[in-house]
Amino acid sequence: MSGEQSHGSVVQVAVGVVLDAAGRVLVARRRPEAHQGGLWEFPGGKIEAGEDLLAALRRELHEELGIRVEEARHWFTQEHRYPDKSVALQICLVRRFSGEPRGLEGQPLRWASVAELMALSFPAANLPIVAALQTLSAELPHGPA
Ligand SMILES: Nc1nc2c([nH]c(=O)n2[C@H]2C[C@H](O)[C@@H](COP(=O)(O)OP(=O)(O)OP(=O)(O)O)O2)c(=O)[nH]1
Repeated sequence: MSGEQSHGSVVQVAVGVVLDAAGRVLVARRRPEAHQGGLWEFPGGKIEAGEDLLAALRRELHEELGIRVEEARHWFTQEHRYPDKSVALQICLVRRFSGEPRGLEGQPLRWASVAELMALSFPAANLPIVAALQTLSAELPHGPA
């Protein structure tokens, strides 16, 4: 059993809510055999020991999507306990990046409006993120659509 799955530990995850100029959000489909496989996710991955959150975010988004994050900030933390592990999703808003996102690990990608996100299947931990995006898009005239 790996350390992350040992009883009581919480896996820290850097999660990027990547927005385009139209306020759409980038989502990727998790590979079928992964934890929460087959569901849509916001790109990101586990923070390594001793790694800074934004450094982890930049690393993961470069590895998975080939983009360079240019402006990002921590938005909020979403903790969730799955039957098999507990995660703390460190949600970051990515407002500026360079490069065109590609699914470098073979994962399907799509840009979705906040309304379109509602129709996708996400891991349970993500539902408060989708709700927060709805609130954000209602508050900000130029925020997510
Ligand atoms: N990246 C990401 N992970 C999420 C989301 N929602 C959610 O519950 N998770 C969970 C699933 C996993 O248990 C964990 C992220 O781990 P991961 O498997 O993506 O991490 P990783 O890229 O380091 O992958 P690996 O080394 O295990 O292959 O967080 C989400 O929106 N994005």
